[in-house]
Parts: sequence; structure tokens; C-alpha cells
Amino acid sequence: MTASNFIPVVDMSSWHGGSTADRKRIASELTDACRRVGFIYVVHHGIPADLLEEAFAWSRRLFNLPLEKKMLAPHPPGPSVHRGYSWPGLEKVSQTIYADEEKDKQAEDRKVHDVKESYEIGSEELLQQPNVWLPEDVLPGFREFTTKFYWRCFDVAKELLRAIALGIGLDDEDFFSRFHSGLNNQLRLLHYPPVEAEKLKNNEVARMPAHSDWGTITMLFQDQSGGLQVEDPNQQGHFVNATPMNNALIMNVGDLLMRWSNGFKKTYLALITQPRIDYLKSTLHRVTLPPLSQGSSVESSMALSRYSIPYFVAPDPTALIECLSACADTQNPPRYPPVTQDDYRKMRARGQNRGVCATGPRNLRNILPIFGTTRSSFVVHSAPTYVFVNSAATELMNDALFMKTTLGRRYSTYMAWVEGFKYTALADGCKLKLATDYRSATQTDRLSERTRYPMSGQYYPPPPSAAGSGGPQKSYPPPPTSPPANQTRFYPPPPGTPSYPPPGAAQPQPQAQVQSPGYPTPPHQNYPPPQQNYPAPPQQSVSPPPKTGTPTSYPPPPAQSFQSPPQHQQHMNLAIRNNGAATPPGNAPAYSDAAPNAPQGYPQEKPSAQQAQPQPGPSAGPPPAPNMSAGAPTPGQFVGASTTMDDVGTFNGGSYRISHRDCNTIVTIQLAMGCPLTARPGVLIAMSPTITLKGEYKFSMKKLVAGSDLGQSTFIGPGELLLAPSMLGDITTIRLNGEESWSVGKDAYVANTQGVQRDYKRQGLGKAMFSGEGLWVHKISGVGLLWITSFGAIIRKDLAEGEKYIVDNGHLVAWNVKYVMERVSSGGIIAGFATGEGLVCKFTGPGTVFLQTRNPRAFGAYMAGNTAPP
Ligand SMILES: O=C(O)CCC(=O)C(=O)O
Ligand SMILES: [Fe+2]
Repeated sequence: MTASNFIPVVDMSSWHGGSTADRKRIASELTDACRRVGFIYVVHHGIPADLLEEAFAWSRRLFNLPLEKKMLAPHPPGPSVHRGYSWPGLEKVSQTIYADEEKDKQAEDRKVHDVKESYEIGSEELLQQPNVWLPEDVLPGFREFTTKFYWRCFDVAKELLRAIALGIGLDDEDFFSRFHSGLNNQLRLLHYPPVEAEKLKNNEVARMPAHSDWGTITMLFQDQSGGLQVEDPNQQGHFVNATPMNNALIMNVGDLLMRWSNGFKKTYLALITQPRIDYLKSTLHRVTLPPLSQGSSVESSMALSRYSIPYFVAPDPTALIECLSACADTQNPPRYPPVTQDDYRKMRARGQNRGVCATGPRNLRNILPIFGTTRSSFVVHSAPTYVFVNSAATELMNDALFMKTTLGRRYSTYMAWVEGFKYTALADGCKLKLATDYRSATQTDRLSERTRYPMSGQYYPPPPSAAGSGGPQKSYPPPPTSPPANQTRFYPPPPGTPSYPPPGAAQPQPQAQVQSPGYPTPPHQNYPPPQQNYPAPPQQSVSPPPKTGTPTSYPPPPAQSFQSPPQHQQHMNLAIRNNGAATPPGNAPAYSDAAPNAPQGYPQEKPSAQQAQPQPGPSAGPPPAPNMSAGAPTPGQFVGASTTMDDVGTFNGGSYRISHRDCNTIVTIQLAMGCPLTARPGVLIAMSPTITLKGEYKFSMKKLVAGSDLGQSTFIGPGELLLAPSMLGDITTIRLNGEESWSVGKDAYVANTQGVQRDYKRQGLGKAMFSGEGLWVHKISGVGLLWITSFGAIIRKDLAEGEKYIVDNGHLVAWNVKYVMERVSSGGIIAGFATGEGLVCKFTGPGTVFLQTRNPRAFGAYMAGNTAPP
């Protein structure tokens, strides 16, 4: 079958200004083609040929730039922002569904990189996805042209959406337009470099594997090279050429229009339902070897360079895509739960980039090993939704992603993301019933984005210049040398919170790397801004006590007058917020601007855009000086390392993101080729198959006491790692600058980058040691990043020179301060904890102490008390 008689052609010339009959005819031709094939050549669409030529000329100019220039606008890590330049091999498109017996084939396929480069452009209005532009002098005029072209394409898109609304039979021609302000579309410039035809044919490399698009419609412009193929909806797995047609655009239906119209993907649902034919199809398509010219053989041919420009039309992020009543009836009830564009996009993006397909049910089985559940089988039924663990898999009908988290030793939660909604179940034996089916989930289980989307990252192979280093581990090609063009952006606070101005001209600058070996640094990042601004402490004082009654007079607080942290740091206080009532009366000590002898902060290895903004956490720069009143910090003066916002950053050879900080914290680490990372055994939850793992055990006498605490796992990139501690708590990053040594509690150590040294030591307790109990800690020094975990939230306390502070042992996480350990008897300052008495540590500044808000032992005792039989 040839393209011309397979993909219908629709001529829009009499759409504009045509009679009602003309418009109805065009609308029904278009919609009919959407029903039968899902792909349509649209001619006389309204974009002039010379404008299209110009667009291709800009694309060629862009991709002809040297790599290091293109890397000045790198695609940010993670699936949430899809903008800027993606180098060959970065993205792996996949949607193929494999039968169980084809597992090996699928694993093989995932190793095949997509040989394409692309540049994604969105609207400037979509703040969640800031554009990543090249510096203007690298390609003057590029930004202006592509922006203009973006909006020109949208004009055409609006007409196509109108025609579809009319063709479906909606009374309201503007129905779809109302969900499309245009800000959420995406213009994609694509270049497929020349490649040996034989390699493409043999699947040694790919151009773009079969997939459906995620939005409402796609308008695709392609050059004359060929290679685009569309699946024949009547013959699964059979693809036909979408031969280039001069000046035509190819329109195809995306998943969201399919869902709106109660459409189907034959591949998934035809097996279980008899689909009606009148649904709009989101058809699989791919880019592969173009037809060879007559007489030439695959062995001797090259697939030439190919350029294409898709324009993805998507509803606004919050638009709820629900089955249209015109497309459902009692025989054909809605097939898909409502979903917002943003939810759906994220679900697809996750699968797309991780090499895990988020929409193919059978791919669940490929996901399971990633989450370490190789011995379990999961079965998902549509309604009610059940998950069976350790039982035989039968049939999978929903699109789902699973993740397992462990709560202590006994309980596991299994979370399923089905069609973008989260289900949670607690294992009781081997059978799990999910909490909700999707209908109730849509109303009651709309959890926060962070909770619903656990996979924060994706595997980014290093840029091509960095690949293939076969040499010794420490010698890697240099990272890209400049930051993305646009890093100055003011992110408005959420509604209802006071807003503080953005940090002045604090644009992150590339900074010399602190660590010695040079790994290819992942591209500089434009992370989303912190989500929250916290209100400033109120200015007013609490009213003085009433004059009547026995006046009680308390001695004034010690004369110490510590200085206030800079204003923005006060706002970052998350651990204890000043609600006004606790503000000390007017005689509070005077504050000045800077603390003498305040401990020095940790140098940034590489500042990120986010780090230029006020943010909490140890990586946010020098610790603020404490603000003391009556010898204790004034409420509002703790610097909470605790936060629910993601902490993101880079290090030499990788990047990290700490997310899900609602007690389910994970750290996602991207490692460049050859970059090592050391972690505590057991913290791994998932990793890319490209990571190599070296288990290493330092055996010594210490092991007798240290047990597994001295063991370590070393992971070597490239790829992604997901690490999580076993406790319910947070994770914090400490940047080590080589000049200090940290003591880290037995259970607090999670992982560190190369350059960090770790030992396990018993603290010299001197006369304070008693009853054989000691305090074993990790002694950590060197240069690099260290990740620690807490039970509960983590609080950072910075101590000025000579400042003293007492902390219960059970709440200690890490410190770099001198300390003295003491036993405090029952009724002492630590009274009230489950142990009744215990060790406390008295610290003397300067330095920093990290505390955890919960005491694991106390919690253990509490749990034991509550789980004992009555
Ligand atoms: O390059 C092409 O022709 C197709 C591109 C495509 O399908 C996509 O980017 O989704
Ligand atoms: Fe596509």
C-alpha cells in the first residue's frame, strides 16, 4: 500500500471564508480521516511555502553549529522540562508493546540509541517550562523567528481544532479552542544525522521508534528525505510510508484528542473490546530507513540527513480531558478516566525518557525488576483494581507504573500510577487491594504532583563528545563550558503568599570545579524554582502582661546578642515557624547584620539556577548566624534544613535531585560515564541498567561492631540511581570542602560522591562513657557531596564561636563541631523521652549540627508498645 492511498489528503483552501457547506465538508473529511487513519495530509493549510522554507533553513543553521555551541542551550535534566537542545542519544522514544516471550528483545531494543538531535521551543508564557535559548550572538535572529513561527503555527492549529469540533458533531465549534490558549504547545526542530542504512535496518541504531504523540494534534512538516511511517490501523505492526508531499503538513491525532473522543489504541484494547469505528485514533508512527533509490543496496547506502519540524498542539496544563458526551453512550461508556494535560504529559514523559514505557500495560513487567521486585508478579484488573503479589500474572489492562516503598521491615506499600492517578496499598500477606479504582481516585486521591510522580529523573547519556571513554576512570572529556542562555527568571510565589523580590543580579555563573577529576558534567540546569515563599516574621510585639496580679519578673536573657540572619533566610525557616504569638516583647536583643565568627559555609561546586535563589538547606551557602534570645534561638531562628521542596544540584560528574520530602524522600542521582558514587548497601531502590555496581566490603576488626555499616556499594555511571533510606525521613546534602570533618550518626549515612573519605569510629567518650554504650559514627571528610538522612524532618543548627548547644543523642544526625558527651539522668533536660534517660551531647561552636525531629529508638519503643498483643 502506498502512502498516497493510505493517508487521506484534505484540502483546506475553502475553509477560510468558505460557505457553511464547504466548512462542513472539510470538517467531515478531516474527522473521517482521523477516525480511519489518524494521519492526514493537509494542503493549503495557511502557512506560506516561503515561511516553511525559512523555518527549515533556521533548523539547518542550528544543527550545523558545533556541538559545544548547541550545548549552550542544553535540555535540562529530568522529564519535567522539555526545552532546549537534546543531543543525539539523549532521548529514547519507545512505545512498543512486547509479548512476555519477547522480553529479551525489548531489553535489546532499549540499548539502541535514537540517533537524532532536537531543539524544543515553547511559549514564553509557560513558566513551568522555561525556554532554554542559545545566547543571541550564537545564532542571531533564531529566537525571534522561531517565536514568530510558533504563533503562526498556532493560528493554523486553531482552525484544525475548529474543523475537528465541527466534524465530531459538536454544536460548539470552539469547544477545543477553549482548552487551548496556545501557551502549552511545543515547536520541535528535529535533525536525524546521516547514518548507515544497514545499521538502521538492522536496528543497531534508531531514528525514532514507534510511538503515539501525547497532545491534541500534531502538525508535522518534513523535508523530502522520507522515513516517516504510520501504522496501518487495520494491521497491527504493519507500517506504511508517509511519503513527503510538497508544502503539505501532516496532521495526526494525539492521545488527548483520542481520549476526549473516546478513541482507542487498537494495540491495547482491541483485544478485549470490539471497538466502534467512529473514534479518533492516536496512531503509532515512527521514523526509520527511508525507501532506497532504485538499484541501491542497503549495504552500500547511507540514510541521508533528515529534517522535520513537528508542532505539538496541547491543551493548557490544567485542562481536564474528559470523554465528550457526544462520543459515549451506554454501549460505549467512557474508556478513559478524566486526566489533566499536565498529569498525562508527566506520565508519558516519565516512560519516554527512562526507557520505560508508561503506557503499555505489559511493560509493567519490565518495570518490576527496576523496582527490585523481581520475584513478584503484579496483576492489575480494571475494576475493582487489585494487585497480587507473588501470584501468577494473568492479564494487564491498565496503564500503570508501580513503585514499592518499604516502611520498616514489616510493611511495604505498593503504589501504582494508573492512568496518572495514584493508588496506594499496604501489603498484608501477599494480596493487595488497591485503595481506590480510578473513578474515586479522580475525586479523592488527587495527590500532589510530587507524590504522584516519583521518578524525578531520567537517564541522560553524556553528550557525544564525552561518550566512549575507554581510558582510565578519571580521565573524561570536559563538560560543556557555559550555562544556558537564560537563567534569570522571577518565579512568582503561589497565590496568597507574600512575595519577595528575586535575588538581585545573582545569576549563577559557571564556577571552577572543586574536585580534581574531570567528568563530563550534565548540562547546566534550569530547575523549577522553589515552590514556596514563607511569610516574614510579624513585626508586632506580643502585648505586655497585664499590670494586675503578682508581677513575676524574670531575669533578662543573657547579654549575648547574636545577629540576625539575612532577611531571606528568616523566611526560609521551615522547621519552626514564627506565628507571631511567640515573638518576644519589645526588649528583645538588638540585631545587627552579620555574625562575627560565624562558621563558614560550604563552597558550591557548581551553582545551579535554583541555588542562586534563596533556599533552605545546607547547600544554600554560608550558614546564617543564630539569633539568640535568652540563650535559645528566638522562634523563627532555626534554619530548617527541612523542607518539602526538591533540592537539586550538580557535582563533578553528575547531578542530583532530592524529592518526595514528605517522609518518602528519595535522592535521584544522574551519573556521567565512568563517574563513581558510593552508597550504603541497601539504599538502592532502582537504577538504570547502564550502571555498574561494585560491591565492596572493607573488612577489619571494626566490622565486628560496625556490621554492615562499613560496607559500601560503588555505582559507576552512566545512568540514574534512586536511593532511599529505610527510615521515614528526609535527606540532606552536605558539601564538603576538604577542610572539615563531619561525624555522621550510624544510620544517617546514605551516599557520597568521589573525593569523600569515610571511616567508622567510636567517639572518644572519656569519662562520660558508661555501661559499655558508645557512640559509633561515620567520620567523613574530603571534597564532594555527602547525603545524610534523618528520621523525621532534619534541622540544621549553626553555632557561632563559643556558642553552646545540647542535643539528645537520639536526635543527632551529623555535626562538625567539638562536643562533649554527658549522661543526663531521668528528669533532666531530656526527660520525657521514651528511654527516660540517655546520652546528651553538648556542642560548642563554631560549627553546624544537624538534628532529626524524631528519635528512632523512642519510635521503636512506641511501636513495640503498640503492636504487642493486649
Ligand atoms: O520526524 C518526524 O517525521 C516525526 C517526529 C515525531 O513523530 C515526533 O517528534 O513525535
Ligand atoms: Fe510523533
